[in-house]
Amino acid sequence: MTETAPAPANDTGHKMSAKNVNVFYGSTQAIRDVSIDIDMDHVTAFIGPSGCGKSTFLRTLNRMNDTVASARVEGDIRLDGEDIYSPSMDVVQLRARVGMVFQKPNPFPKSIYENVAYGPRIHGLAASKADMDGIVERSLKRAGLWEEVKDRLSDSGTALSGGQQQRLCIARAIAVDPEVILMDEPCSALDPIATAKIEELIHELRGRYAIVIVTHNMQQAARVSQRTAFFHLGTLVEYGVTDDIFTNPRQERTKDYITGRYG
Ligand SMILES: Nc1ncnc2c1ncn2[C@@H]1O[C@H](COP(=O)(O)OP(=O)(O)OP(=O)(O)O)[C@@H](O)[C@H]1O
Repeated sequence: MTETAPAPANDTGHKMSAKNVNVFYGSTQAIRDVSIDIDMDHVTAFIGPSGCGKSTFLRTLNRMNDTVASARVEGDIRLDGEDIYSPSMDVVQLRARVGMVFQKPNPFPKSIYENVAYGPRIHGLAASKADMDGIVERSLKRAGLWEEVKDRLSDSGTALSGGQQQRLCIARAIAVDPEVILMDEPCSALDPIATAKIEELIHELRGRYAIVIVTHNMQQAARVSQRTAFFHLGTLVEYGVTDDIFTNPRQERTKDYITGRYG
């Protein structure tokens, strides 16, 4: 099937829609008037030079910036049409629906089992021990980690290798049944083999969730994503089908970046 260009932000039917988003840290503006749509069954990559605002914008999508005292977000961000910055939005629930995987794997200092079971327990997703066992197994399977850990679920999550820890963090995000998974440079602390496994996993997860990945690595963006958004100096310069962005960028700044002229 031929990919079509993303529709404008005011169209309905998108998993997430951000419109005219500005983000400030104190009086410094980090994001300027960004509008973008995020769709199911797609991996969307955010690329751009260091400091351009990729992570800041990513964190607006599940209100992670709420945890930064100086951060202020303006604009409209919707999940299935619902304003995620509305006072009635339950932020704990939002972060389960829009899960996040960080740059540095950050398992809890608990067992592998508990790392995955923690979220479902908080959200009351399992009625019995058997239910919970099922959720843990399914999540670890989806994260491609089950075969490696099924005989040692009570070992500490922090004793796993870096790549396994990152897949454990993905299992933890999956366990609460998210709709969107945000990944902030999930491979930057991993070696090439562990990176390849995560990329393969992203490919497999794509059909189930909307995935947004921040990456410094343009080859990675080209390999894993169907849509690419290029950020520069806090603005969204260009957003489109990944192949188009990499082979036929419309903006000079995008072209300069992908050809390595800066960044
Ligand atoms: N907690 C913070 N307090 C103040 N300023 C911040 C904070 N986090 C980020 N910034 C600033 O906001 C701008 C965007 O940073 P951000 O981390 O979002 O960029 P990025 O594109 O993800 O960069 P990198 O690729 O280096 O991670 C930068 O100027 C940065 O210094």
